[in-house]
Amino acid sequence: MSKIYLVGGSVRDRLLHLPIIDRDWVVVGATPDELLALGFQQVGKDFPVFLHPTTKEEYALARTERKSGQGYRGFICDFSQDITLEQDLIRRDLTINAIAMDEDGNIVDPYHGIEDLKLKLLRHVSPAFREDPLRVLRVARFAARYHHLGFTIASETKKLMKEMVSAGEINTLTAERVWKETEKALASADPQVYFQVLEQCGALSLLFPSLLLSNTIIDALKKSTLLTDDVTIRFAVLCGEFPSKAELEKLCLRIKAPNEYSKLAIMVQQYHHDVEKVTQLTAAQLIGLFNRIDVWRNPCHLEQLIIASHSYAKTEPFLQARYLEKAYKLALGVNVQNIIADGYSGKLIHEELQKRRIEALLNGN
Ligand SMILES: Nc1ccn([C@@H]2O[C@H](COP(=O)(O)OP(=O)(O)OP(=O)(O)O)[C@@H](O)[C@H]2O)c(=O)n1
Repeated sequence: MSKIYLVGGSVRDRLLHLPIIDRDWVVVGATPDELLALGFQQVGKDFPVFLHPTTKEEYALARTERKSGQGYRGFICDFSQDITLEQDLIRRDLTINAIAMDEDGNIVDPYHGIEDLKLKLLRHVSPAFREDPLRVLRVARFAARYHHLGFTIASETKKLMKEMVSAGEINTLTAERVWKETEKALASADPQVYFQVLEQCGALSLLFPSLLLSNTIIDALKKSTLLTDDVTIRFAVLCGEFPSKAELEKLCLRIKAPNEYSKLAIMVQQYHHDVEKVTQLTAAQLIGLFNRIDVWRNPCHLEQLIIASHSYAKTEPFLQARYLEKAYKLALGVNVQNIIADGYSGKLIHEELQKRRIEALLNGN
């Protein structure tokens, strides 16, 4: 007789009274053939994971896992019918992620996840935590996600994370998996906590070489979350104090940051200091800045640069924003058609456009 349980994030978030995004189920005492006969669709290649015929939610057969070699690959997976719920739960990462709920709402919590929810502790379930180095990043991400609720990492888990990093286990993660966790962490309410946790366990310099987590960056990253939900801007804020464009480009390549992230990060690293002292720029320098951020073709660049620069500001209001927006509007008011109508052609159009934009700023003040 098989039995079905809700597990993982959906049980955890329900107990935390948080919204539930997706539900994962574990099936105990069934075989793949039984699920296929019920119309489930098998999706897992390595693990027996199935999609429910109507809800399309994920159902996994209870399983045990044993690491058989280095790196992420090389797991020996046992999903025979006699694997118990407790065996399935013990291989999971955190006690708060190892709580199950049956279809009648009864909780099964052999590893005391509910107690840790009350203590607000991120604690690993068992030494099996070590078998997946991605879990170091997951813990950092959960620490960021639940920071506002007061969650911290259990000291024994911190110790284990440090040991995993020292043993070089972090180096086996692919850039894609690291980026996925990082992107999720950037979307949380406290992304700075993710990077601080990685720093504390020694993983930051391995995963993000030459990223310096100064107090300025930590404060700015937190502030960016109050100003925008756009994770590309938050990432740019994180990278804003890189010593050189070349080093930042190197990091972006290495972590395989998608183009829209690296482009914006480089723009912010290059120009946020100009935005901070924008009132000291001449009209020609201001138009130069607009040209370099390609604002004429991408008006959103200005807004993104302003939000990122605002994140570093120590005082409010951020007057530079109004100043720049006004300058942009004035410069935008210059009409190319008028220049052509005045008889300019070829390269001269561009020169005259520059000149008139500068004049517009000078006259607009
Ligand atoms: N490296 C991993 C990934 C997942 N899990 C287990 O699988 C469950 C589901 O994983 P996932 O959907 O990735 O995360 P959630 O915990 O559901 O969190 P989120 O809300 O971010 O989806 C986790 O709760 C955890 O029990 C794990 O032990 N180790």
